[in-house]
Amino acid sequence: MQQADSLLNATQLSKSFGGIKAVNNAHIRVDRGSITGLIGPNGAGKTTLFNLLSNFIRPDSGSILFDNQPIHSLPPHKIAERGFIRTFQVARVLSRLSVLENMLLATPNQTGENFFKVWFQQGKLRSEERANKERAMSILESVGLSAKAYDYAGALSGGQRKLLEMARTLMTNPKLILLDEPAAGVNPTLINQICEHILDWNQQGISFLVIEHNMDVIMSLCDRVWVLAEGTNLAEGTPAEIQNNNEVLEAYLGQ
Ligand SMILES: Nc1ncnc2c1ncn2[C@@H]1O[C@H](COP(=O)(O)OP(=O)(O)OP(=O)(O)O)[C@@H](O)[C@H]1O
Repeated sequence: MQQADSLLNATQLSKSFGGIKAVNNAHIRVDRGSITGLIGPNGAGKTTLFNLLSNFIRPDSGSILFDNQPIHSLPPHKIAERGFIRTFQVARVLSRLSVLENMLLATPNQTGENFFKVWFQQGKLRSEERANKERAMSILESVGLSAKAYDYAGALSGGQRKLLEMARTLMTNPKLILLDEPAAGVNPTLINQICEHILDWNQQGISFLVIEHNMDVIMSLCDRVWVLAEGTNLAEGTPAEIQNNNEVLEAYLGQ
């Protein structure tokens, strides 16, 4: 059988906090073009694994390849420049900025970041700003947030903030987005919309790794599902295989 083309491949990852082995020799793979799920009981190490993959915390050991290149020595913003970006369990939006400003902050390699370029390339700067704003508005339109573009992000509901955080990742031209519990604390109607957006972005070529406790979301979105328990790999398979795996069931019942 032909080997699947892996976009993210992490092996032998470990991280301890004092005496707690939060992630213990774990591995995970995200195939290019897939929506991959990461599940496990509370405290299984899912968020720690996400933090390791995106280099928000350094592993004690292990290796991470993204697009066949090692990334474990790169800071998160350099990883984002390569097309690998994440969201957080509690959406991190800047409440005192407008929804549109939140979107524009994510634009990579802006001429305006460089003092000299601002002085000498004013025309380029203006057309770049115009293009970025158009792009941001078009993404906001596609997720139903354009009417709120000039509202403070802090005025959005919890679910809308999650949607804004996801929409913002698109400004970075991502190849892979890690979503940390996109459905947590979100009303059912918005959960359905978020799932449709994820499927739509996946159709456009973006791969996803999703942590989620809502099994309906995992089962409806994912091609493959990885299960962690007590920091180590417990199972990996299709959603149907995982649903019928007794060890997985026991890990959840035993929590
Ligand atoms: N910064 C930290 N300091 C100490 N212990 C931590 C830290 N972060 C995580 N842990 C511990 O590591 C273990 C794994 O936690 P983690 O948050 O990664 O699990 P999780 O699977 O994401 O859980 P949940 O589904 O409840 O969010 C837990 O025992 C947790 O208490």
